[in-house]
Amino acid sequence: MSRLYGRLDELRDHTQRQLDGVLAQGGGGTMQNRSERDSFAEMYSQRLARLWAVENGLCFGRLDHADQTSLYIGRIGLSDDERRLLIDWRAPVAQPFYRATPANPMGVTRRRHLQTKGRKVIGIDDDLLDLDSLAEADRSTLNGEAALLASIGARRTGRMRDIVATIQAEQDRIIRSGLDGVLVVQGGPGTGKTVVALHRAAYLLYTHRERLARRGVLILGPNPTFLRYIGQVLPSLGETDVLLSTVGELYPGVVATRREEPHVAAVKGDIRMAEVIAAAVRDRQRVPRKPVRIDLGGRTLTLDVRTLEAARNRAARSRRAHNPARAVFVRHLLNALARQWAKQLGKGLIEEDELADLREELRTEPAVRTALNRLWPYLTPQQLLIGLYTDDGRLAYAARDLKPAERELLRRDPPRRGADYWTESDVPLLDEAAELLGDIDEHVLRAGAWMAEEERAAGREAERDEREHELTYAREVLELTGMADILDVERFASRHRAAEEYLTTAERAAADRTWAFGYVIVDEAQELTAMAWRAVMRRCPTRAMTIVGDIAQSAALAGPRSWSEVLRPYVAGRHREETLTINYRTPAELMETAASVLALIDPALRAPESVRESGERPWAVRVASLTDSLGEIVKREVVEGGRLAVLVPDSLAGPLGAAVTSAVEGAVAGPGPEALDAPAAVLTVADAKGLEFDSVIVAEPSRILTETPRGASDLYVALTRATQRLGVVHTTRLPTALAHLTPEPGPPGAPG
Ligand SMILES: Nc1ncnc2c1ncn2[C@@H]1O[C@H](COP(=O)(O)OP(=O)(O)OP(=O)(O)O)[C@@H](O)[C@H]1O
Repeated sequence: MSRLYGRLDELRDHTQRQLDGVLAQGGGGTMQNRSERDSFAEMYSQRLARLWAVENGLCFGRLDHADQTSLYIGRIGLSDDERRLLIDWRAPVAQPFYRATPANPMGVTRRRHLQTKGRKVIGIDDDLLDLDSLAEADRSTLNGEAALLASIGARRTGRMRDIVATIQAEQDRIIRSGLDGVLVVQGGPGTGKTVVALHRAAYLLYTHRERLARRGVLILGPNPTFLRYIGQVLPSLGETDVLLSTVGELYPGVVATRREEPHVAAVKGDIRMAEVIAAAVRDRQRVPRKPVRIDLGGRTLTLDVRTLEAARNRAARSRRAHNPARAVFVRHLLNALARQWAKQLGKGLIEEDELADLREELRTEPAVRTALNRLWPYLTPQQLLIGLYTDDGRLAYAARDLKPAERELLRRDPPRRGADYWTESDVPLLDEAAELLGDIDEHVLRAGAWMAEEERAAGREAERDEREHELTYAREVLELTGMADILDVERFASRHRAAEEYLTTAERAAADRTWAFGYVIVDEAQELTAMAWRAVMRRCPTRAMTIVGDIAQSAALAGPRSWSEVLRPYVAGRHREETLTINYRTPAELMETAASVLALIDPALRAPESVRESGERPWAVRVASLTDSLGEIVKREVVEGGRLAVLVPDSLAGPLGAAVTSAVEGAVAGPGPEALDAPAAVLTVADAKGLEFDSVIVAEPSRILTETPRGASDLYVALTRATQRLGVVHTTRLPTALAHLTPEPGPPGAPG
């Protein structure tokens, strides 16, 4: 161990010296000198960050082979002048560490798991794989799961940890599956879908670094709290350049913070919205059925219907998006107007350059500009959507294939200054609109005349948020990589924004709506709507993707019934599917309860098998009033230690959040960064998606079950978040699926 850490220290010192050398050269020289220096500085600091990230658990395993050779397995590869000291867990020769079994030992006689604390080995756990060479006494030590059980039984910290030391064979197969094509990983709760997807990203970046470093990797998760929860896994594996995002964050410049009502989200997510958006754009290209007169102060020019239609048809035939096609439309009309004007001036046949002069004169004429803007306006996606939501006429035209009640659900008031307007389900629609509208000329953008003041204010606000976000990110990276003392947060953040070439691939990708990623991973993929899938697929034209999720956990109203149904429009029949079957999170006693709720979703579904028992049965307590009693119950449970979540129906989130936070010190209500660090957090099921806690209390399960059309899925998700203990607190009768729970003596006043 000391040789490995000695080598690590040497490499760090060396890289630090290289970085210092580059930084000492200062900012002078030609553009090219500077740019080269910046790329070296970037490269050395990334390498340094990687070397710091592997400090803990640098080496976690050893393989002893039948030919008496041994290999040490760790987070990175290390060699000195003479030999390989440590093998990166992702290298092909490390594979037997995860896959060898007594039946197929892959040349390995012993697999050793090393538990370390700091730089010391504190425990060893051996798998003997060569049955023939085992003495009878040794055979009883076949406890390959000791390291695994120690890891999954450990208290949770509020952040997901990497599992390099204990990846299981079925997971390893998925992690190392080839890069190309769409891989779907279906698995019940706690089967490691998320953690496997993250290790897959690290594996692919290691194996295909060239290709992926250039185009980047995108990981999509269900909400910002979840992204924070998983945010440390890749850096701890030495990979920092991956973009983690929610669907709501996919559209640069839009902060989608408003919550959406489920029925509205269902309409906005429906595939029919693609046609609604397309029709909304066409609506803005319709020409009037009456001639348009343009008054030029004493002189009147007229655009008749035939000319207008001809201009529109020519623009449509150009096959350009709406904004770029405007140039074609405008040129046609300006020509017509110029000719008409020449005629009025008494000129017969005129030369092209004379016509061009007239055209230019007309172009700057305010009355002409106003008329043209009205006929074919420049539009941002935001303007198009606001125009659609707020105008009954436009809605009736574009959404004529929707039912009147569905149209009504789309109806909104115009944005008010300072109030959040966009929701996560608007983002795929904005993206769809952006595709159809195309870019607006830079000089028009600068003129800014067409842009509403509200929008510019929103833009400035988004910029401020972005800056905040950058600082937090920089702080986290520096703390995590142990570089906080070396680089200043502001400087680190500004280095990333000062110029294009300073940006990492992930940062450049985040700022560019049309970026095509080299690889995309979608987590909790059952939550994506049809419109969201379109936006995601646009970002991955090569379809090199991993999609992980659990159809049974879908909360969406029109959630998918199968992965084939989801993927048919994009890779009809050409995806590969893997299933994870073992639950590493939830003990068997809790899973039994969850399984009866799973049967409500579909009796044919099987819950994954738990890898362990906790010895603690889930309990239930009936109380007269949740707001009066929940605080006390949570307080008692918090004493048990670990992190606790109280999962509540949406409709009770306010009062129960208040009840618990006032009774329990340090408790927080609602999602957000604090929810992961607090001893107790009150969350709705949607906010707890993908997360896990040592202990979970589910409040009023019958309401969770009936409150939404996919209530059974919500309750199933809620019951499968705990790693140790589960309790249910209720005022009304328990749903039949939970009727078997062990009653607990309730607090005073409980009806029993
Ligand atoms: N091989 C492993 N070694 C150690 N821990 C593991 C292993 N596989 C999974 N785990 C742990 O099991 C827990 C569940 O994993 P994860 O969150 O990835 O599951 P999931 O399938 O995404 O669950 P859900 O669908 O409920 O969100 C995590 O704490 C994870 O670290």
